[in-house]
Amino acid sequence: MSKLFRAVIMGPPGSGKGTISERIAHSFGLKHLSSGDFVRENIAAKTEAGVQAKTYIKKGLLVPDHVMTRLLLPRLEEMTKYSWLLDGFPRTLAQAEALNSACDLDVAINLNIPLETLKERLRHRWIHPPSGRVYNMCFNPPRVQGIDDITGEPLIQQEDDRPEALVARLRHYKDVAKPVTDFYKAKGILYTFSDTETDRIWPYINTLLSTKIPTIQSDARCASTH
Ligand SMILES: Nc1ncnc2c1ncn2[C@@H]1O[C@H](COP(=O)(O)OP(=O)(O)OP(=O)(O)O)[C@@H](O)[C@H]1O
Ligand SMILES: Nc1nc2c(ncn2[C@H]2C[C@H](O)[C@@H](COP(=O)(O)OP(=O)(O)O)O2)c(=O)[nH]1
Repeated sequence: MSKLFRAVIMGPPGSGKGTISERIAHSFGLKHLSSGDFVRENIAAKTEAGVQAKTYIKKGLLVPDHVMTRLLLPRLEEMTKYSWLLDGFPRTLAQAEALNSACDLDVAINLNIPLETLKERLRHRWIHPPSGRVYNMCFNPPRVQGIDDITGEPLIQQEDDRPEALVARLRHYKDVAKPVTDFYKAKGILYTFSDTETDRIWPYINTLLSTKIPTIQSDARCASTH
């Protein structure tokens, strides 16, 4: 059996995690797992964790670690047969440590994008909640304004993309992300990409993963023939 590939992608809100994760999932056939989608599913289903999470999101805060890990780790256990890319988790050192106890990661992608770029992007971000599809009215607009391309359903602006919530989110991100990137740096799996444009970052990520993913799979094939 070929060895599975496990990666996380980190970066502040608006840094392009969702956009780049979709490209990675498409190009390399990995499952794209989004912590934000898991949280929204739980809010919509009014689970206990979802109801708790909603009160924090409204204030532009992170959901507490114990609520997030309770939501997420069981979902990862359902994915043991698949290669995946986890987007939006971990965001704190406690989450990184919980994930580390559950599985070994191959790569941690870190997006480093200037603050002004983030603010501008999020002002224009609209999403289709049932699928998690993300649009930007300038960068990748829907074919019809306000309407999802695939289903024809309406798009919405997320509560936590509104300016009041945004500044608090960005401040909080800076404080909590550094220990997480330090954790992955110490493990030798951190790859940081800095630019204002996703299209300029993407070729470097593509090259990185092209070297990592075939290596893992061919190593595993060798191992299984002996
Ligand atoms: N790993 C996490 N730890 C704590 N809270 C989380 C985590 N993942 C998601 N959340 C909560 O769910 C909300 C929505 O998550 P999601 O990742 O979609 O949105 P986001 O914060 O807009 O991220 P981004 O814009 O970086 O994609 C977050 O703002 C946060 O409150
Ligand atoms: N103008 C511009 N907009 C971009 C670029 N890359 C992504 N975007 C858009 C898509 C979204 O509307 C918004 C945030 O991107 P996202 O992929 O949702 O980021 P993230 O919050 O998951 O990290 O910015 C980019 O390179 N340029």
